[in-house]
Amino acid sequence: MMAVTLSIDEVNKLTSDLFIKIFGNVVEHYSNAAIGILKCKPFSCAEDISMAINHYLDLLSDAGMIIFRIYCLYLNCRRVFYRFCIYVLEKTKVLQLHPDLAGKLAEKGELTNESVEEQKSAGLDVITPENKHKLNSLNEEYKKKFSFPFVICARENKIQKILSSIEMRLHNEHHQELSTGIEEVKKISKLRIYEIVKE
Ligand SMILES: NC(=O)N[C@H]1NC(=O)NC1=O
Repeated sequence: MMAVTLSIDEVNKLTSDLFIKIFGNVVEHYSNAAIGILKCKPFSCAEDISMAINHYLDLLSDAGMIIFRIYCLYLNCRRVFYRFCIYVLEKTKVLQLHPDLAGKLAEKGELTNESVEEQKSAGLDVITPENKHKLNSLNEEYKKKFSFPFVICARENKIQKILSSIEMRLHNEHHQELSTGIEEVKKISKLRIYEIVKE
């Protein structure tokens, strides 16, 4: 994302190209969300943009999931179900575009600027080796179970809360985590929008 701050009037005057450049990463690596809310212009405030993003995310497909899930359970084949999620379901894709917290991309310095700041604010840049090892193995366990990474709004949490949340959420069912993960994406996106739009 381009790092700028704008008033809501300035946002409403942006060309579509610039709007997508500036808001293209309010959902991590998913500029389709910014493209999808262009039609909602003019916005009345930052909250209005955030609500449009939330609405866009809510409408993403996970259609057919329940029926397909029952079918896969009937076949006793979880793997088929998860593969289906990977290729067909857009909410799953949104979650998969998020980097692991304190993961390989962070180690290689390949996070987006927004993610760097968010992970820093949770103290993940100064994580102890023990906590890093714990978080990395919980992340792997989580991905193995759900086929998408554990997503949480890092700006609203610190390391101990992140560790206890992942441990707790690992017990959830797939549909619960899909929904919880998307709710966390909405929180992340809202804070990113508020970084751009200043009243
Ligand atoms: N995995 C995950 O939650 N990633 C993120 N969370 C956040 O606040 N920024 C991220 O990149």
